Amino acid sequence: MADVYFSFFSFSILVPLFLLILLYFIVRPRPVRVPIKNSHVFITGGSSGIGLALAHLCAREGANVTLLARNVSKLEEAKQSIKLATGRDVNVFSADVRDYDAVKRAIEEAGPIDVLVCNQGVFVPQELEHQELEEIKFMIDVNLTGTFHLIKAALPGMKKNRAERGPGSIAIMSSQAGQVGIYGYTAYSASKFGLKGLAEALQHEIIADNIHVSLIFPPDTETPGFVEENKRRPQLTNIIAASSGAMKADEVAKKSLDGIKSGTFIVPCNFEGFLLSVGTAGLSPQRSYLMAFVEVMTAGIVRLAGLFFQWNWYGSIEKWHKKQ
Ligand SMILES: NC(=O)C1=CN([C@@H]2O[C@H](COP(=O)(O)OP(=O)(O)OC[C@H]3O[C@@H](n4cnc5c(N)ncnc54)[C@H](OP(=O)(O)O)[C@@H]3O)[C@@H](O)[C@H]2O)C=CC1
Ligand SMILES: CCCCCCCCCCCCCCCC(=O)[C@@H](N)CO
Repeated sequence: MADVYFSFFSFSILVPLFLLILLYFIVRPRPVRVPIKNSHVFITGGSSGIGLALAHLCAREGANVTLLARNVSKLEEAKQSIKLATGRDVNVFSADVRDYDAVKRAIEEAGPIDVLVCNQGVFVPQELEHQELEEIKFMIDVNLTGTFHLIKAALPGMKKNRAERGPGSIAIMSSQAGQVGIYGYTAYSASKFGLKGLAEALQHEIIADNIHVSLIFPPDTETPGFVEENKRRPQLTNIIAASSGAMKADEVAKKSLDGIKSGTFIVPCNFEGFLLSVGTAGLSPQRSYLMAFVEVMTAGIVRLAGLFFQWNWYGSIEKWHKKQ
């Protein structure tokens, strides 16, 4: 009888405890705090939606904020609104991230960056069969290639600054559609999945420079861009994306900033996003031994939940086709 008790005790307490201690020692990269106050935060797509909300938060926390987007009047409006809300002056640059020379010029003029937020993004959902190649290329160019342009241009300045200014950050705005492929999002999901490969490899390359990568995965978020998207979103895209609750731009910005400050690599924004992050953790870096513990302990059951979601989604697709 005592044996049974002991094996129950060792299984339910000692094994997890051992695992927790093991994870505490092996998680890499090590935890870090990225300062925001007095740092230079450069946000692309900062004139609208999530980027604008994040710019407000950073300015309120005492950062020197620079915004980059194309439309000059939207940039000016953003500058005014942040000045009004926080009393802080914001620097703005008009450039298209697809134009490397223009990006480089803006970044040089803006001065060395501590926190680079690659948030610009375009999303035009449509079935691949009907979507024009031009639109597909447009999403890849802005979302993926544009992010390469930004990082390539910003990195030399960011590296130089670290010894005096402490840890720096490169944050990249992905999407939950960058964790799971979704009907209507072949090009968009591909552009966002691409960012994950970029982010994982980049973290290896710049950890020694004390620069920390965060990849942010929002669900549907109420923004001007989302209002436009909704005008042409296929019904099935709506149905499947509704598996994750919608958020407000301010809430996503708050989660993003918390993720950046803690140097978190995978940054989910809501509960479904938390499940998705555990379900797709794979070989991504993990700084938190507690999150690593949750990932190891729940891997099987979260996979099962994922299979149930796919069962549900394929059911919706089948039903939709029958109705046509
Ligand atoms: N809203 C949502 O449901 C979700 C959004 N996301 C992601 O969050 C990010 C922000 O989205 P959201 O706030 O909704 O978008 P918005 O459409 O509201 O804002 C997009 C911003 O990006 C700028 N931008 C677009 N294209 C370019 C370009 N070629 N060069 C420079 N700047 C550009 C826009 O300014 P301008 O047009 O003047 O250039 C604007 O400031 C995107 O990466 C998006 O994929 C992720 C998940 C959900
Ligand atoms: C393991 C269990 C996981 C369970 C949760 C699954 C939920 C998946 C929902 C995905 C929603 C994708 C929304 C994309 C929004 C977006 O990027 C556009 N609005 C364009 O910006």
